Amino acid sequence: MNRFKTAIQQGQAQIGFWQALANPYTVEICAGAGFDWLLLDAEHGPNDLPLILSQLQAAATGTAEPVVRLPVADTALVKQYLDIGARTLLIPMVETAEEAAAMVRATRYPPHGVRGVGSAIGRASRWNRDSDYLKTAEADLCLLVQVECRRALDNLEAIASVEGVDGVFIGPSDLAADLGHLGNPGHPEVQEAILGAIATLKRCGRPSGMLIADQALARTYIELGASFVAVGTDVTVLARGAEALAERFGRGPKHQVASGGVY
Ligand SMILES: O=C(O)C(=O)C[C@H](O)[C@@H](O)CO
Repeated sequence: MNRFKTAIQQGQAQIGFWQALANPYTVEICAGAGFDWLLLDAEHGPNDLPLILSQLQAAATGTAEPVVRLPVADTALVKQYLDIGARTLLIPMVETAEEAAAMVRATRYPPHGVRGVGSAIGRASRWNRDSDYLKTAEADLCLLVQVECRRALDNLEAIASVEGVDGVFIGPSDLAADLGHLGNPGHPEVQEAILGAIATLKRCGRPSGMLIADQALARTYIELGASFVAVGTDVTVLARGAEALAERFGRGPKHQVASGGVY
């Protein structure tokens, strides 16, 4: 059973942590940190299929649900990531209901979809040791799509209403860029759009999520109904933590660290 999927459907806030260091060692460390989910980032992290496989194996040592973000909305990639055992997917840059529906079909076996049947040699079925996998895969699968531009916001209700879409992630950085506020997701226009999207999704009865390291904002989003919120990234924790330690001994980064990010 996919406890993460059940929890967000029931509106139980799931606290996540972003993994972009692209290695199983840090995923194994974070898998036991107590988060409800870990995002394995194959879009912006230097990841490929084998590396994500190793991170899925590392995540299995803990209790957090691994959520795999694909690099792009691609049917063949969905097949590959599902076969290696990902069961909660985040698809970036979805702009229309038609694109969302295509991703639903990519996750389902015929006759409801176009997912190729390779479970006999796949980790997802534990190499056919799970003899019911073909029957149970769809129920366990959780498909999350990203809305992160003006056009997608205009289509938000249609996207969220697609049968098989289990949640919508609002991408603050790309949304800020498309709204004309590159690098400034905290801009009032961007924040207004995020709050509006959370309200729309709540009204539609659909789970919403995002990534935000500002803890006050994260709590606000959760109070307003967001149900899967990542509250930081491994890269940021390591980079800023290392810099802060160096500065305590009179050292520190040679370059000004960019501010205004959300994580
Ligand atoms: O657009 C966004 O914001 C996201 O998609 C989330 C984060 O930016 C993530 O991409 C980390 O950079």
